[in-house]
Amino acid sequence: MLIRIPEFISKDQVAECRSLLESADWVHGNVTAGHQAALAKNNLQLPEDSPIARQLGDFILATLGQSQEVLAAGLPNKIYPPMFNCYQGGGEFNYHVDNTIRRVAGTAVKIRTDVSMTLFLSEPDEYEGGELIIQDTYGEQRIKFSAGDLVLYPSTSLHKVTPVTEGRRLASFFWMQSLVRSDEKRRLLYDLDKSIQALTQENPENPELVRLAGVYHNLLRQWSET
Ligand SMILES: O=C(O)CCC(=O)C(=O)O
Ligand SMILES: [Fe+2]
Repeated sequence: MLIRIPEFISKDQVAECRSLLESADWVHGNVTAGHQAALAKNNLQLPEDSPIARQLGDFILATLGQSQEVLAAGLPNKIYPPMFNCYQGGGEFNYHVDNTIRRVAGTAVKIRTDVSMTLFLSEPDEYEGGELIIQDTYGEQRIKFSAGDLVLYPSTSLHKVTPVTEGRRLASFFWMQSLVRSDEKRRLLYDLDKSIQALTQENPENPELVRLAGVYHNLLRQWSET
């Protein structure tokens, strides 16, 4: 399931993030790539322990915690501290699947990547290319969203970022371990949640809502792992 959350952060917040990113020290993206991904990857990243990455990452984590849509679609258990990348001068990241298990730098915490996320920090008209292309069962999705928009997609997907031939593409990218490992099951829970919300809007007194909410929670009980 691919979910777009428009205006996950405001344009003012995008501008604040960008002014901090301007002054940051970038390094080659291969520092965090596995052997195979390193061959596919040609971009810049902020080091994971960079103070600017941590400051902006904490802000993004706080915003994620308040997003009903992220909670409903991702059912987060653990979230990897957000990282930051920059593509320019033909930089790209060819087809890959994200590493399944990632250890949070400097800790013993391991996160299984179930949901991958990109928060766009450049406007689409600021760069040429730089599309995030995600292969799913319905074919290829070409993603190039407005600055401030967030996209969530299953970490099982093959995906790539096409070469940025003009301008510069800044983004934050990170992963979550979900309470529910399977994308298919998360989708069923998401649809059920949406229907319960819509029926509640129509008539909060509808007695069937109690039973439907029970089904939601009991499915989550069957399918979740903590
Ligand atoms: O920049 C993006 O949108 C995605 C980056 C990516 O796929 C990765 O770093 O694994
Ligand atoms: Fe990736």
